Amino acid sequence: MLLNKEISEHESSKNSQPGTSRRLFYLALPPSVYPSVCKMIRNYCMNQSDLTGWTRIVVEKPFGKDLSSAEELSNQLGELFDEQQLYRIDHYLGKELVQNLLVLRFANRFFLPLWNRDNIDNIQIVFREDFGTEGRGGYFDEYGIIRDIIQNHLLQVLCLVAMEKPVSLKPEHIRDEKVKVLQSVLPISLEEVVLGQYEGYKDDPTVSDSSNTPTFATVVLHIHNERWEGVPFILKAGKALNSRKAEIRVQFKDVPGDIFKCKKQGRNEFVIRLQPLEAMYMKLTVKKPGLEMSTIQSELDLSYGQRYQGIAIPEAYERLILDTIRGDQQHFVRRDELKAAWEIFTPLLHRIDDGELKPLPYKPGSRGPEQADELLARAGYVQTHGYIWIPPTL
Ligand SMILES: NC(=O)C1=CN([C@@H]2O[C@H](COP(=O)(O)OP(=O)(O)OC[C@H]3O[C@@H](n4cnc5c(N)ncnc54)[C@H](OP(=O)(O)O)[C@@H]3O)[C@@H](O)[C@H]2O)C=CC1
Ligand SMILES: O=C1O[C@H](COP(=O)(O)O)[C@@H](O)[C@H](O)[C@H]1O
Repeated sequence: MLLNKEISEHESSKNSQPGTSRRLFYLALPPSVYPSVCKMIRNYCMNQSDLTGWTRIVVEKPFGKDLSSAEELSNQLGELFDEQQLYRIDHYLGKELVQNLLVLRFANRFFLPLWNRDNIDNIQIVFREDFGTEGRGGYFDEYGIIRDIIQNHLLQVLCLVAMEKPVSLKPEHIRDEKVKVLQSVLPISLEEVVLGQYEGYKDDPTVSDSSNTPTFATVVLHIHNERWEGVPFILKAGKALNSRKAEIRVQFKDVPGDIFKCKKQGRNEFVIRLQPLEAMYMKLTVKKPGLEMSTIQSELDLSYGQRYQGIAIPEAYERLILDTIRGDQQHFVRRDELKAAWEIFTPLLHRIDDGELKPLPYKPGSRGPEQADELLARAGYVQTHGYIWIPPTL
């Protein structure tokens, strides 16, 4: 009631359009307190019924710990608010190059005929951080890298990479297509999972000495549909690694009837680097400039810093908060999307929680466990050797 009084006073002092009441509540809280906080908002702090306006609730992850806890939370919030009032935020959906995915795929003739199992061999979606869980060990140890990064951020990116063209850009049309992709993901096979935990993780006093929590994971997903049958989607995430980046790497199949021995150079790859330094580049084979007819791997490069000089790329949260004010739910996770995402990972997470699967140790500052690169190779990824990128000079 006190909060409502404060808000009402603020509204009457600030409202440029008297009579409107627009209330946005941003909850970054442990999920256990979401229901009680939301109940109080529902009972005492809604926009005033005699005035026009709205009340919206932004909910930060974690949205539960597994399928049943997420569904329970969804039911509790669903009793208090309509889906149109709930904004489940995933900040990866606010990143410039993630938002670019739909444009890239559906506004460019180049990609339309190539984006399928006939041409693409495998796709990696990668998150790497070069620092550990410093200061967040207590939270992280309860969740682990799959819940922290893969089940939400990387899976959302996968949806945008793999989904069919939506009927329109209306949020519900886009979210309908994302749900279909998630529902087409096959159960995860344990042979296609590598878990790791960096050495020294348990030195954090807030982490249990017997912690089985992965700080690194590579998980291969398969989408059972006409476009993607047989194409592995390799989701990799890790903390305390040797570099920081998030990228999507689409590796194409070898050229059939190759007369140039291109295989030696490496396959065509299309890389979308989400961060740092947003860029998209296509690794392709060209004639090595000179008198000989030999080939070399080169690139078509769109580096945002160079191409869009002087344009500030907004922060993910800046964009998403603006969307909540505008009432645009396109970049927010719908309830059925969340359920489908938990359905994919819950069986694996339960096996990890039960101690059935053990993370492999890796050195901080390394690439993570070697077994992850072996899994990558088994999934079909062919690493390029000898490709040297020379950054252009202005
Ligand atoms: N516009 C730009 O800024 C451009 C920059 N470049 C830069 O050029 C460099 C080379 O580019 P690129 O070939 O695309 O990228 P990398 O050589 O960094 O990585 C290519 C792939 O090989 C994997 N890999 C790397 N090391 C190993 C290893 N030891 N064993 C097994 N797999 C491995 C990587 O995995 P993982 O992802 O896990 O590391 C990734 O999947 C990069 O630094 C890139 O940033 C290139 C073109 C344009
Ligand atoms: O949600 C999270 O994301 C951050 C990484 O975000 P980024 O925008 O810097 O890629 C990660 O460090 C954190 O563990 C996780 O909870």
